[in-house]
Parts: sequence; structure tokens; C-alpha cells
Amino acid sequence: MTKKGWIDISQPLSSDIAHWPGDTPFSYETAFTKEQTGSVNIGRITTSLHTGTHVDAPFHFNDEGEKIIDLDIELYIGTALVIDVSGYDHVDAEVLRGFDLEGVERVLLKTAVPNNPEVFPERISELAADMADYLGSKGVRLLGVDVPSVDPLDSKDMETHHALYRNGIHILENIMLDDVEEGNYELIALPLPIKGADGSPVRAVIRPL
Ligand SMILES: N[C@@H](CC(=O)c1ccccc1NC=O)C(=O)O
Repeated sequence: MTKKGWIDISQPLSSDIAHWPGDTPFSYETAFTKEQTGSVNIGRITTSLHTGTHVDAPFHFNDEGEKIIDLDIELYIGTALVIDVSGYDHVDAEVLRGFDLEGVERVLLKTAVPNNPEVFPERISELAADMADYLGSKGVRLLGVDVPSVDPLDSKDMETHHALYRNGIHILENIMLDDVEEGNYELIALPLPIKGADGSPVRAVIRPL
């Protein structure tokens, strides 16, 4: 049965969370203790913006692209359709044509089950660039995936990122959909207003409609 109420689909951030190989790991520390300040504990985090559940700004893969603060917050709040493509190694327009995407503005793709946030995947399903044109033709504006990238992990041309961008589709990565059933939800996954940034961690939550 579908759970009622808000469901957290974010990866918990800790020093154990996986990060892109070579990128900045996540860390939290108490920079100043209550004993030191005499009043409060004060935390500090260090992290890549692409660790854990996050959104990519176009500037991440395009020097001329918008930064995170320039993006419409409406992209990240609203109805979303969860679809399960975990049976496919290669997800393309043909696969997506098997789902009714009429009127759908946000698509959350379940590709990898189980999803372990503490292990960087060795390989992920191929999300073909032609998927972007199909999603664009349906009016989709946001694509969420349960893996660290919409392109192959060794991609340099970032073909699917660019194809999504050309179609006006923004990207949400590393969501957790293991226990989520297919269907229509309301999504909130707001980025932080970090000036100049190419992405941002988000707390992504969904609620069945
Ligand atoms: N393709 C990834 C990110 C990515 O490529 C990346 C992220 C952090 C550090 C290095 C990266 N890529 C290549 O070395 C993405 O979908 O955002």
C-alpha cells in the first residue's frame, strides 16, 4: 500500500555518504563548542555540491548556463510522476513511451534498487539522450534520478545533461526511491540560494496525490 503523508527521498548526509571519486567528501564538525562560545554549539560542513541528493544548475555543465540562484523555484515544487524502469539497463524514448506522460511536469525515475547511499555505484543504467526530446515534447521540466548522474559515470561529453537542458528539463540526482511505488506525487526539493553555485544539496520529499 502507498504510504500516506510526506516521504523523505533524500540521502542522509554524513561522513559515510559516497561522493564522486576525487571530489570533496562530506563532513560535519562542531566548529565551536558550547564550552568555547559559552552559549551554543556551531556546526560547519564541507561538501561537494554534488554529494547526496542535489540538483544540477546548467552552469554545472555549461559555462554560459544559469547558476542555481537564477533558477525558478517552481521547478522544484509541484506534481511529479514516479516511474519504475529498474528492469531496463538502457532507458530511452522507446521505454518511456510505455508510460502515460500526458500533462506530467516532473518525472522521478526509479532505476536502481537497492540504492545504497554509502557506496558510489560501479555502473548505472544508461539514460539515452533521446529520452530528453521525448520528455521535452511532453512538457516535462524536471527529471529526478536515483543515481549520481544522468550520463554514464565516465562520460566527458555529458550528452544527456545537454540534451535535457536543450529541452528545458532540469536535473535532480541521488534521490532514494526504493520504497516508493509508481504513481503521482507532490514533490518539494528546493535548492539553497547559493550565489554563483553550479548545484545545491536539497531535502527532497514527496507525498502521494
Ligand atoms: N555527471 C555528474 C557529475 C560529475 O560528472 C562530477 C561530479 C563531481 C565531481 C566530478 C564529476 N565528474 C567528472 O569528473 C552529474 O550528473 O552531475
